[in-house]
Amino acid sequence: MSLTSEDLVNIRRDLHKIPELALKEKQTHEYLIGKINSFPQDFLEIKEVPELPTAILVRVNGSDPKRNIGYRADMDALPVTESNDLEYRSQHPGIMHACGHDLHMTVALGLLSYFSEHQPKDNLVFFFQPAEESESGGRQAYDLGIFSGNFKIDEFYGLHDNADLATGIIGCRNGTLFAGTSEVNVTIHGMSGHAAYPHKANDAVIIAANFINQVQTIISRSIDPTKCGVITFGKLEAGTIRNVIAGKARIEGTIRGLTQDMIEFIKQRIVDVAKGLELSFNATIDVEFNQGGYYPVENDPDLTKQFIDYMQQADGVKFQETRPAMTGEDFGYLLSKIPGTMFWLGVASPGALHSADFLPHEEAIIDGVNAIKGFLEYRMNE
Ligand SMILES: CC(=O)N[C@@H](CCC[C@H](N)C(=O)O)C(=O)O
Repeated sequence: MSLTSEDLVNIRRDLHKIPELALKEKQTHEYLIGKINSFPQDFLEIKEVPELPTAILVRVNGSDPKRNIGYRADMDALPVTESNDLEYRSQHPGIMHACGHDLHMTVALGLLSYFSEHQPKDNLVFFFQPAEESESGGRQAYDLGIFSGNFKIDEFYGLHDNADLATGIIGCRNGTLFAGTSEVNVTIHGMSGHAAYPHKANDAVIIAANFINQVQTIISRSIDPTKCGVITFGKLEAGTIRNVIAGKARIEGTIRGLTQDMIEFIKQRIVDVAKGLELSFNATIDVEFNQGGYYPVENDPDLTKQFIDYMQQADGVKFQETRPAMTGEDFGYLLSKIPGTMFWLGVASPGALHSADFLPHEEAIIDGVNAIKGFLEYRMNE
């Protein structure tokens, strides 16, 4: 029998207890394989990927296939210490499913369980993807050529949970859904020295402070206010003790734009600011960018129109058109290669995505499974 709503909640809680960082999703992989093996196997074919060992592909053979429809769920968690006092809280210290990938995987298992018992018309390919938060697992998978042969995908769908949407709402838009992002790493080389003799040192903390302030003026002074750009530095490290001037500082951040042009513009301005500060502080500043697969998420016009049309009229589905978001997703890379649609599932969390108190409403899981199942069946009859 297909997984019930209660089964799905239990699965999500099991996965919530074992969060793992990008490319280390070993326990998660084992758990998923165990569940997938417990479904009827008549229509299923599982493919493991030695080069990306935590990834899983599962094909459901269709009865009269016209196409292979892909569905992707990401698997990794974040280095966040959970603050929720839950019976099923994270058992891995300092790591948490703070972006809801536990719920994404559960929805995918719900769909897979259903279609393992109700043979679809088209072939379905489920992709359990490692490393969405960093390391571009989607891009790695595509570039390894894993979507080939029986696992070729003609159109791709995937969801992200949304803390601000009411529970169970499906949100989507045609065009750009998510921003493109690039990681930025900055290393400042000054000169360390005694706290009492600043004139004999070159204080990397002061240079870092200037760098961060000046870079934020790119957003406020260099970008057309009607366009969108974000620069966030989430990590700053410098020094060892209060009375030694730091000779080195390291800043790690992320930049975001709704177009690739905007990302390129912000990158160039960051390099300009670094060059200016090198001159004014007589220091060396190394700047590295890494965009990986985090391209803007561009929904395919035709498929997304069909998706939205379906969700707007389907019984029991609550749909809301959403604005573009500045979150990033390496599903953007996959959609740059294969047409498809990314969409939101509302989970009404009191805490934001990526925060220690992120707490999605689990009723969203069954709502998501039912809405997507309905859409896939409708799409297969097109
Ligand atoms: C949905 C979500 O939160 N995704 C992440 C993707 C991170 C991309 C990359 N590692 C970066 O930090 O730029 C996000 O932070 O938006």
